[in-house]
Amino acid sequence: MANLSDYKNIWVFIESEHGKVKNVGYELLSVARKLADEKKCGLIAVVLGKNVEKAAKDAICYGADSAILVDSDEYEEFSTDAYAAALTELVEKYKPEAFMIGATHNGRDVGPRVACRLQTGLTADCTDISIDEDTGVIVWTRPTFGGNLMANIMCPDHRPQMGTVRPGVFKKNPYDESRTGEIIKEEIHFAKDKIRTRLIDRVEEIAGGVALDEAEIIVSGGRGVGSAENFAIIEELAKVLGGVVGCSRAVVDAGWMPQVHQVGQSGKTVAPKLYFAIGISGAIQHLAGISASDTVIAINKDPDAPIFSVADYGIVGNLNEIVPELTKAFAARKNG
Ligand SMILES: Cc1cc2nc3c(=O)[nH]c(=O)nc-3n(C[C@H](O)[C@H](O)[C@H](O)COP(=O)(O)OP(=O)(O)OC[C@H]3O[C@@H](n4cnc5c(N)ncnc54)[C@H](O)[C@@H]3O)c2cc1C
Repeated sequence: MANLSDYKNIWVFIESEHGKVKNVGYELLSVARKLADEKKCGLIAVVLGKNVEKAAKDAICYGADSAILVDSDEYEEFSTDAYAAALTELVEKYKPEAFMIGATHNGRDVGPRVACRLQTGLTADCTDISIDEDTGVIVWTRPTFGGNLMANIMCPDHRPQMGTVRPGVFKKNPYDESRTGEIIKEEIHFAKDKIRTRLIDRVEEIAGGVALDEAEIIVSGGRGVGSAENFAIIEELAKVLGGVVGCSRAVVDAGWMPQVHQVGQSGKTVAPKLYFAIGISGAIQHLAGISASDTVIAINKDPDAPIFSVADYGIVGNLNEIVPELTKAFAARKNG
C-alpha cells in the first residue's frame, strides 16, 4: 500500500491536440482551485502535447499554481501508449494526491490505463467533486442506475485519487493575466515505433455544425415537438438567435434528429449562456446534461412538468403557437 503522506497536491490534466487545448482542462482548474484552497495544497496543471507552452501559461491564469510541461513531437496526436507512459512517469516522480482528467474520448481512454498502472482507483464520468470533511479524502460524484441515483465514490487507501470529469460541468474561472507560477519542463520521450496505434483519418464529430459543448445558445426540442418536420420551428428559432439545435433522447429514439444533437446523461453535457427546453418534460437524465447552463427557459403545455422546477423562466402553453411568435419577435428585434 502507498505511503499516503508522500502524496501531495492536486493535479489537473490539460488535454490538447495539435496545440489546441480542450476547455475541460481549464474548467477542472476552477473546481480543483476550490478544493486545493480547502486542503491548503498546491494545484498543478499537467500539460502534455506539442507546442503547448502557451497552454501551461494559460492554465496558471485560469487558477493553477504551477504547471508541468511535456512538449514533444510524439504527443502531437493523442496515443494511449505515449500519453499513458508519460503521465504514469510523472505521477511516479511527483506523487500527486489527486489527479483530475476530462472525460473526453481521450481522457476516458488514458485515465483508467494510468490508474491501472499505478494500481489506484479511478471514478469515471463524474459530475461533481468535493472533499469529505472528516477524512479529507476526495468525494467523486457520478450518476448511476440510469441517472436515478448519484453515487459518491472515495478512494481512501490508494494514491493518487483519480477521476475523469465530464466537460461542461464546471465553469472556467475568469482568465487572470496577473497570475504567475513556475512552469516545470520535463523531458519524457516515447519511441514513436512503440506507439501501437496510427491515426489514419480524422472525421469531425460535429457533423452539420453541432458544436453543442461549446455553444453559447442552445435551442432544444423534445417529444412535445411532435415530428421530425415540426423541428423546423426549433431550427428557425435557433437560427435567429445564432444558436445550436439540441434535443432530448426521446427525439433521437423517434428518429426525428441524429444523436449528435442529444443533450443529457447519454448525450452531451452542455454549459450555454441560454438554454431553451421546448416540449421537454425535464427527466433527470436530461437535466443531468444542462445543470451548468446560465439561464434555462422552458416552454411546456403542462404547468407541472418537472422542467419548470429548474427553469429560470417558464412559458406554459402550446409550443406550436409560442415558438413561431418568439422567432418573429427576436427577428424583428435583430432587424430593427
Ligand atoms: C440510461 C438512460 C439514459 C438517458 N439519457 C438521456 C439523455 O441523455 N437525454 C435525454 O433527454 N433523455 C435521456 N433519457 C430519457 C429520459 O428518461 C426521458 O425519457 C426523456 O428525456 C424524455 O424526453 P422528452 O422530455 O422529450 O419527452 P417526454 O418526457 O415525453 O416529454 C414531452 C413534453 O412535451 C410536452 N408537450 C407535449 N406537447 C406539447 C405542446 N404542443 N406544447 C408544449 N409542450 C408540449 C409535454 O407536456 C411533456 O412535458 C435516458 C434514459 C435512460 C434510462
